[in-house]
Amino acid sequence: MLSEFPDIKGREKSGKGVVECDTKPKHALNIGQPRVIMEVGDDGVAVITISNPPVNALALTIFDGLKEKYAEAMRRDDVKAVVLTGDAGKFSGGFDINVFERVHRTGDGSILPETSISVAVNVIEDGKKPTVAALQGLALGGGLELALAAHARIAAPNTLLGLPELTLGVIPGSGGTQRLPRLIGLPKALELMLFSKPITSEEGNDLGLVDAVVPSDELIKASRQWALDIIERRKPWIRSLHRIDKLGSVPEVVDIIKTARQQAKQSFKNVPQHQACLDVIEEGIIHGGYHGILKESSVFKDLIFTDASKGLVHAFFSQRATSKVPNVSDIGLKPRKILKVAIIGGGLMGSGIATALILSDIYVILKEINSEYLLKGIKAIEGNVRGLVSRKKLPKGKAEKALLMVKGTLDYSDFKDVDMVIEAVVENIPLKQKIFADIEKACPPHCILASNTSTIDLNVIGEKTKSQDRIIGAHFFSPAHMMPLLEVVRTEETSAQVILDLMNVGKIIKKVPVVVGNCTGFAVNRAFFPYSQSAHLLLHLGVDLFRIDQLISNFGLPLGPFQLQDVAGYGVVVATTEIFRTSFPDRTFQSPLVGLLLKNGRNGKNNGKGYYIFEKGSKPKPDPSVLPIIEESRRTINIMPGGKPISVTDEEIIQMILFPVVNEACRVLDEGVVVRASDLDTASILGMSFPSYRGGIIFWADTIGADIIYKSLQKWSELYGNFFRPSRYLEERATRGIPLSAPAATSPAAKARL
Ligand SMILES: C[C@H](O)CC(=O)SCCNC(=O)CCNC(=O)[C@H](O)C(C)(C)COP(=O)(O)OP(=O)(O)OC[C@H]1O[C@@H](n2cnc3c(N)ncnc32)[C@H](O)[C@@H]1OP(=O)(O)O
Repeated sequence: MLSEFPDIKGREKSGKGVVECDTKPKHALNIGQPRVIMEVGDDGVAVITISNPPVNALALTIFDGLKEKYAEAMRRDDVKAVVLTGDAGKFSGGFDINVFERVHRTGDGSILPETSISVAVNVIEDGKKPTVAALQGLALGGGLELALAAHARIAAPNTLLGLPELTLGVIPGSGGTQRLPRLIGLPKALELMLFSKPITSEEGNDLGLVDAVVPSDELIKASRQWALDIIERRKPWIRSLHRIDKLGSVPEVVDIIKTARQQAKQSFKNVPQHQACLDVIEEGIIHGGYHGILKESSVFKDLIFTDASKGLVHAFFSQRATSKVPNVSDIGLKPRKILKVAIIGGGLMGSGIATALILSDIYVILKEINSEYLLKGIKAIEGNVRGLVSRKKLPKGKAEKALLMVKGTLDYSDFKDVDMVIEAVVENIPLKQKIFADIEKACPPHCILASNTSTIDLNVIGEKTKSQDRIIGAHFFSPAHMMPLLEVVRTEETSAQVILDLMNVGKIIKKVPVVVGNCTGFAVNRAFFPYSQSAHLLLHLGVDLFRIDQLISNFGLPLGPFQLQDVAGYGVVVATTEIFRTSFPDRTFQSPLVGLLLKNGRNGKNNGKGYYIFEKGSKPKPDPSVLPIIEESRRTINIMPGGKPISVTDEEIIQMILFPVVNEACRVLDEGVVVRASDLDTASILGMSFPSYRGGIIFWADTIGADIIYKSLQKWSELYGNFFRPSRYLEERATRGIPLSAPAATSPAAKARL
């Protein structure tokens, strides 16, 4: 029988040189599999390298490999010290998150290794020979925690250092909660952990996390020398867990933690990991680092079973899965270089898209119809860029460089060498058709012809061209330079190369591209169009609007449906309602309310008056003077049963708002608008700010169960009408007991679309 760990003795060279510990069974041995390598030099330093492409994640077998290599290094007389590093320019992206996923799927926590004591403390920190961590590329999560247990850290420039575990619903589990405060002080450590904020090695050096920053090509040499200096007592042999000099007094600590608890309560609702992290840090500072480590370990193992961790880990993998698109990303195509992009229309969307492009070094030609609009567009871009500088999100030098990359124009003469055009004009079909016919003539034959339409059928937009294979939707979300989602909308004719190119541009400009099919509203707006409609329906059934918004905000969406309408502006609300009413007349709820609000001189945030009052410098306040207008609207359509407000619980309100969204999302899945259900999860999180700790709209729905959602919608459709009628997909899944996320036996409509 093959043992999990091949006996390495037979393959080791007895003297110096490379010794590999393959952490795979022999029959599976090949490059690219997790392994730990050890090389012992003439200087007596053993360089132990973690190798697990692409980010050197700490797979279970890596820990075994580390223990084995360390045991050997400690045993060998020719090894005086260790340098711990990672392969291919990266230290480590942390513990292997696939293991979390496996724990969630199986419910078996026993597969989680105990690494905090057995590796970080016993093997590295308390090892009888010193370790220097040589950091480059990135050292995140468990990766950084191994480095914190080392006796010194040397880093290459711009190495990313961080403990992002809280974004996965857990806390650092290999001593990070204890060692980081001891190395850089409590306030800064809290900032890094609670906000999962990475820092660079240069900042780490200033803070005392990193002992020296050296050029990449000198990293190993400098780390070896540092390790020898520790042996020769020219440098201190520091065990971070034993340090207390940066912690401050107990009353100070208690005070800082108390303030952090209050802030975390405000900033991170509905999730347990932030408070748990503070508990663990406090324990270690008050009762000693080793106590802290024991508590950290047990809290970590509890947190992994929380709904928040399940949702966040799902969100992590869902986001990464979006780049895998059958017949696009898996057919050997390479993305072409997109160096220059023309944008037509310098309004809110056009200027936002231009901003995103120039910030990533892509030249932009901005076209407008007259110099006044052009100037306005350029000024909007400048405003976006300078806004980022003033919020300290962009260095001034980079901002000035970016602004040199945009050029304004009033005609198509500058379009002759562009690689892509993104049309971002108003939603007007004849206008868009004319523009597409013009750009087909003005641009080179390889040029991608994209539209930022949020609703119009791309086949209609491209009807007057012969370039259907180059036509694609590039649906950005507002503000386009900030929102992370890019819907890449393909038609049946769009070529795989063009889809791949746009996905690649999306990644370059730091968006998450999600490939979707062509339909009214595409994935996000389509699935979420019932969001505000159900709110209006409830309002007209007698439910208080501010109660609805408050409950939805408590659920975790940043803006309740009414406040969202205020922020979007009523013009947008009227236009989109009309588009959805035309496409889906059987399930669109319409009331006179928005018309009445407009008549009353309200236009939401645009003029400071909507359901809320918007005043500069303060949070929007509910406006009681809107209530008589609501009463008028209620009287007009008169749908309250028996003329009395319905009685609903808080939970029912949330369900009556969100189950119709799930229902429409089911239709999106049924029609094959997205490649996989989890793409809709990613799109809902990034496009609608659906709480990531709930995993996305479909993941959340599956935690409730198709059956419950189906029965509730069925009941409400009998009571309140067709708006709630369950979709075929939902009914089928509920009846057959299949999760909504399970891959569909693709319907003919879906096959045709994707
Ligand atoms: C005990 C400990 O305290 C617990 C922990 O350490 S928990 C883990 C903490 N670490 C993290 O949260 C880091 C998570 N990873 C990231 O943030 C980013 O992947 C990164 C910054 C490392 C790299 O980003 P980027 O270069 O854009 O590559 P990205 O596409 O995200 O990842 C590349 C691949 O590595 C995988 N990957 C990244 N980090 C991973 C990890 N920690 N475990 C397993 N796989 C990981 C991704 O799933 C992806 O796989 P795929 O190609 O099959 O889709």
